[in-house]
Order: sequence, then structure tokens, then C-alpha cells
Amino acid sequence: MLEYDFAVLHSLGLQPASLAALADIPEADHPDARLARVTEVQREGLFLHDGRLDTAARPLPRLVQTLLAEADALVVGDWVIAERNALGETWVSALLPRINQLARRANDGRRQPLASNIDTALLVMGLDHDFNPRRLERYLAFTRIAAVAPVIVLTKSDLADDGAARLDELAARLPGGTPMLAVDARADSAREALAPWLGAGQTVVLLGASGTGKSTLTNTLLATPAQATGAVRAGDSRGRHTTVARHLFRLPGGACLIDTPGLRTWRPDADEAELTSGFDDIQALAAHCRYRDCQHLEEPGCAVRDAVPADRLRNYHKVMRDARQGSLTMRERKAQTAKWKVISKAAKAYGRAKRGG
Ligand SMILES: Nc1nc2c(ncn2[C@@H]2O[C@H](COP(=O)(O)OP(=O)(O)OP(=O)(O)O)[C@@H](O)[C@H]2O)c(=O)[nH]1
Ligand SMILES: [Zn+2]
Repeated sequence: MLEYDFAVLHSLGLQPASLAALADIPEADHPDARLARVTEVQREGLFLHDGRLDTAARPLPRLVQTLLAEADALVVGDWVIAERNALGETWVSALLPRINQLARRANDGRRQPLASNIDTALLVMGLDHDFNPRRLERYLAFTRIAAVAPVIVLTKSDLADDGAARLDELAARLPGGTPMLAVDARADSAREALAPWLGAGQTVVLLGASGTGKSTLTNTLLATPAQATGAVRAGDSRGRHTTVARHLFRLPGGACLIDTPGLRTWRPDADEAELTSGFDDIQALAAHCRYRDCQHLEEPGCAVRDAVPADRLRNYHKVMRDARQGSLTMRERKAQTAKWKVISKAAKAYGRAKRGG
């Protein structure tokens, strides 16, 4: 059985639940096997961290195939079993079951896994002109489906005159219980406000539209209080982010921050039924609609339409439309692939016939 130092791996975000399946993974029995976390994924290879060392590695082809069969792939945040061979190469042989995962549906309908094993998603939105409760509502539904705990982070509190009113508006509109805070993303106080979710071994992601302050917040979180004083920091704040260009990196307080292209603004990989479960008030009311397949549009006897605020219902319909569009292109793509298979078979047969004749 594979040996590991839990304290060291925990500092990289390992949770006991990830280890539950270890006994069932044959690769873990290999004498050279060790546990590591995927910190970056590139086209050809990836980077792993084992709590002490950063190593370039590649997944074994059979692992790639197994995952591919389920439209899956290794992502940043995964816990894996890796082995170093006599040539000094590191190969990933197995993937530990994920606690959760954020995946998105690309425009062509393909599923694109993005990041895994996340404790908290910081949903970032500006209190300035970017303020958009509907978008936040969708993000909340998405994180709920992915089983990732959300925290709403409203940036640019220093720029908003009516910040308090907007906070009240959100509190009235959104399901209760979601932590919500307003910050100036540039200030040390933002780091202090987020401290409860940034303890050692916690893994967080930042989700939000462009320009909402994710990079600014990242730089603030990366700065230790001593560094964060004076003009020095203001000058190199951008540079600091780029020099730590790992997609999973550790914050001074010991949390892991995943920042991966494509994760920042994201359309989830979920079907209509799953998305409905993200709007649990609508789901509960739908049981009382006259028609089982009620879309909550014009149908008579709809229990949802009267009870749910119009704006929230419109938002729900938008999410459903997007989901349907995604699955449509998915079907089209499958049809396309099937057609290509037939064509290439025909082409091969034609080639054989020609060579034969
Ligand atoms: N005054 C003020 N400005 C902020 C705050 N947060 C971000 N900004 C500014 O808003 C602009 C955009 O912030 P970024 O951090 O680059 O936004 P982003 O979310 O990383 O944007 P993308 O990289 O496009 O995804 C920058 O000029 C920041 O300085 C804030 O809390 N207060
Ligand atoms: Zn209905």
C-alpha cells in the first residue's frame, strides 16, 4: 500500500474523503507509486505537486483512453497516483475519485472538465455598473449543481454609492444562507474578510465576468501583509500574478487558489433536470403545476408562474434555453461523427477496391 504524509498533502488541499477509494486502486500498490496533485494541464503534459516538489509528468495512454471514453480528462485540482520510471520520467497511472468538479459545455456542445476538488467558489461581481443579480443567480445555481460551496464577493465597494441597497436587493432575492461580502479588492481588508475560507488546505476558485476584479483580488490574496504596504506593491501587483503562473498556486495563508483559463466565465455542463435542481424553489413548486411537463410559460394551472418573481423566472428560462442549445449541438455533433465514420469506411473500401482492381 502506498505511503504518504497526510499533513504534507493536506497543506496542498488533500481531504480525507479523497483517500477513501485508495484501497481499490491497483496502481496504488506499485512500489514507486506516490500521491500528487495536478497543478497545471498543458496540451501534451501536466505538472504535479506532491507537497514538496513540482514535477512535469504525463498521463499513461491507457488512463487517457479510459477518461476519454467518458468525455473526461485530467484537470487542475485532481489527485493522482504517479510513478517515476528508470529514465526519470513521471507518469500518471490513476486518478483518485473527485469530491466535486467544475465542467463546462463548450460552444460545440463538448464537455470540458475544468477543475476539481474545490472547497469554495468565490463568485465575484462588481458593485459598480457590472452589478447583475441574474448572473449571480445563475452562478449560484451552477455551483450548487457542482456541489461546490459558494461565497458571494462583491468588489468595488469603494466605488458604489448605493452598495448597501444592492446588498439588500441580493439578500431579498437569493436563497438564504449564502455568505455575502462587499470588499475593495485592492485593499488588505479584502484578504481579512475572506480569511474564513482561505485556511490551510482549503481549495478555492474565483468565478466572475471580465473586469470584476478577479486578478486584483488574486494579487491582494497573494500578498503577505508585510508586502502589501507602500508603493512597491502597487507597481508590481500585475507582475506578481504573472510570475506565479501555475494554475493552482498556494496563497501565503496556506489555501490553494485555482485560476484556469475558461473557469472564470463559465457555462456549466449540466442537463435541464440538473439545472432545475439549482433553482430549488421552482422545482418544489413545479410539483403543483397542472401538467407534468409544464414549462412554466403560458400553460394554464402553472403553480410556478404566480409564485416566483418574474425576473427570477425569466432567468430560469434563460438557463434552460442555454442548456437545450448545448444538448442540441451535442446531438448534432454525434450525428456528424457517425457520418464521418461511414464516409471514411466507404473511402477505405474504395481504396481497397482500386488497389485490388
Ligand atoms: N476601485 C476599485 N477598483 C477595482 C476593484 N477591483 C478591481 N478594480 C479595478 O477594476 C479593473 C479590472 O479588474 P481585474 O482584476 O483586472 O478584473 P478581472 O476580473 O481579473 O478581469 P479579467 O482578467 O478580464 O477576467 C482594474 O482596473 C482594477 O484595478 C475594487 O474593489 N475597487
Ligand atoms: Zn408550471
